[in-house]
Amino acid sequence: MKFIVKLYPEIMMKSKPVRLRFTKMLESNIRNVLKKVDESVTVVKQWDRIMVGVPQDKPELLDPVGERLTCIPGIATVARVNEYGFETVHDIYLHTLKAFGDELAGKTFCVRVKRSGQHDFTSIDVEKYVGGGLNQHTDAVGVKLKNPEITVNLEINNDKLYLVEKKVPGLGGFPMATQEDVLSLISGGFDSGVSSFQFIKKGARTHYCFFNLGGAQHEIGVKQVAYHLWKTYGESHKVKFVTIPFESVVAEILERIDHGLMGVILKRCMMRAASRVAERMGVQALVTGESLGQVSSQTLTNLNVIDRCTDTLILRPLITMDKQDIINESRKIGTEDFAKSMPEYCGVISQRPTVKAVLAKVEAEELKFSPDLLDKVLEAAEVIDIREIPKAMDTKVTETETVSSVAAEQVVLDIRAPEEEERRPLQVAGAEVQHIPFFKLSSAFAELDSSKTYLLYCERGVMSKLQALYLLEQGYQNVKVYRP
Ligand SMILES: Nc1ncnc2c1ncn2[C@@H]1O[C@H](COP(=O)(O)OP(=O)(O)OP(=O)(O)O)[C@@H](O)[C@H]1O
Repeated sequence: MKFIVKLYPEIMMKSKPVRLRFTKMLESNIRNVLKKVDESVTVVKQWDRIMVGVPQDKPELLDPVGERLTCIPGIATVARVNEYGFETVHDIYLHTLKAFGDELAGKTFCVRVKRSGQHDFTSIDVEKYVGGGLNQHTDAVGVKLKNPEITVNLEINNDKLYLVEKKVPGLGGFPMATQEDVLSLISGGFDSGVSSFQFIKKGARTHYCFFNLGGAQHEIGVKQVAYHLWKTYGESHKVKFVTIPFESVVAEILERIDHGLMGVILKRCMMRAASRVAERMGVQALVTGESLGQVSSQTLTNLNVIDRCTDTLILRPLITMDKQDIINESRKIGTEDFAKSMPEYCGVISQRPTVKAVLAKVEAEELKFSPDLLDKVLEAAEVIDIREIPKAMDTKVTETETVSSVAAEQVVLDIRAPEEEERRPLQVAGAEVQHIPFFKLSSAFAELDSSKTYLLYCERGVMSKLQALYLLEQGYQNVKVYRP
C-alpha cells in the first residue's frame, strides 16, 4: 500500500531549481515526521509527487501515516493507493474490476484517469475502456459523468497503475523551512494560535515567545498550545519556546502609566522585548494575532504607534479576519479547547483604553519606567527546545482551594487594581479586608502575618486563582481563593 503525495500547485508553478529545492525539502520533512510513526515507512521523491510506502505486513500503519501526511505543510492532496504492474489497457481494466467491481453494484459511477509517461493510449482511452467494461460486467446502475455516486480514480505512471482507495486534501502552503524563521507572540488565546499556525503552514519555522503576566498555570497552558501546534504541523523542524517573565513590567505599567495608554504601552514593551529575543536568535520577523478593531489596542492608529517601538518587521496574518472565522479556524487546527480554557486577566489593562494613542505622549509616559526594566526581564527569560515541553508538563500542577465564606483567623485580600477597588469597594461582614493589588502581592505577601490564612479576591476569580497558585508554588500554605 502506498500514498501518492502531490505538491501544492503554487510549488509546481515555480522555476525548475526552486521546485526541485522545495520538493527535496518536502521529501525530507515527510521522512522526518514519518520515521516517528515507524522507521520502515519509505519516502521517495519523483518529479511532481512524493511516494510514501507502507510495508504490506504493517497495515496498522496506514491510518497514522495518512493522518500525519495531511498535517505536513506543502501538500495538495494525499491519495491512498494500491500499486499494480500492467502491460495493456485490458490489464488496467481487470485490476480495476477486481478492486471496484463489488462496490459499484446499484451505483452510478465514472472513471477518472491521470497519466504520466509514454504510452500508446491517452487518459481518455483508458476512461472509456475501463468505464465501458465496468458498466457491462458489474451491477452498476450506469456511467454518470456529472455527480456520480462513485468516482473510480486511476493514476498511471509509466509502467505502474495506482488504484486510488481514498484521496484527501493536504494542508497546502509551502514545505517547512523553505521560508525564513519567525518568532510568534503566543498568549494561548484563539488569535495567536491561529496566527502561529498560518506561518507554520506557510513554511516558516515558527518559534514561540510568551510573556508571563502572572501564574505558572497560564504558562503551562500556553506551552501546551505551542507544543500541540508544533507536534501536529511543524514537527519536522525543532523550534524554541521563550518565556519572558513580565509581571514586573505589568506592575510598573499599573503603577506609573496613564490609564488610557496602558494597553498600547504593554504591547510596545512586548514588541521591544520580543525584537531583542528575535535578534539574538537571528530571526527577522515577529508574528502576532492582532486583528483590526478587535480590541481597543488594535486600531490602525494604535498599531502604528506599537510598530514605532522597533525596527523589526511585525506580521499580523489575521489583520482582516473576523473573530468568528478565527474561532472556526482554531477549531480546525485543534487549539479551540485550549483557548477556551485560557485565563483572561482581570485588571491588567485599563478601564478606558485609548483608541487613538499619540506617539509623543506614549514616549513621554515610557520615560517613567525604571531604566533597566527590560534588561532585567530579558535576563530572566527562559529559552527551551520545544521538545522539552512534555517533560515540563510532568511537574505536578498545584491546586488551589476556593471558599465562599470567611472563617476566624482568615483575612480577605482584595487583589484588584486600585481603580477597580475604588469603584466597587469590597466589604465582607465580620471579616478583615486588606487591599494589596496583584502586581504587588508576590513581594508584599512575605511581610504579612503568617499565622493567618489569606483569601484572595478579584472580580472574576481568575487573577486570584493565578496569584494563589503562584504563592502556593512559592511554598506558602496559607492561601485560598475567595469567591463569595
Ligand atoms: N502574554 C502574551 N504573551 C505573548 N504574546 C501576547 C501576550 N498577550 C498578547 N500577545 C500578543 O498580542 C496579540 C494581541 O493580544 P491581545 O491581548 O490584544 O488580543 P487577543 O485577542 O486577546 O489575542 P489572543 O486571542 O491571541 O490572546 C496576541 O494575539 C499575541 O500575539
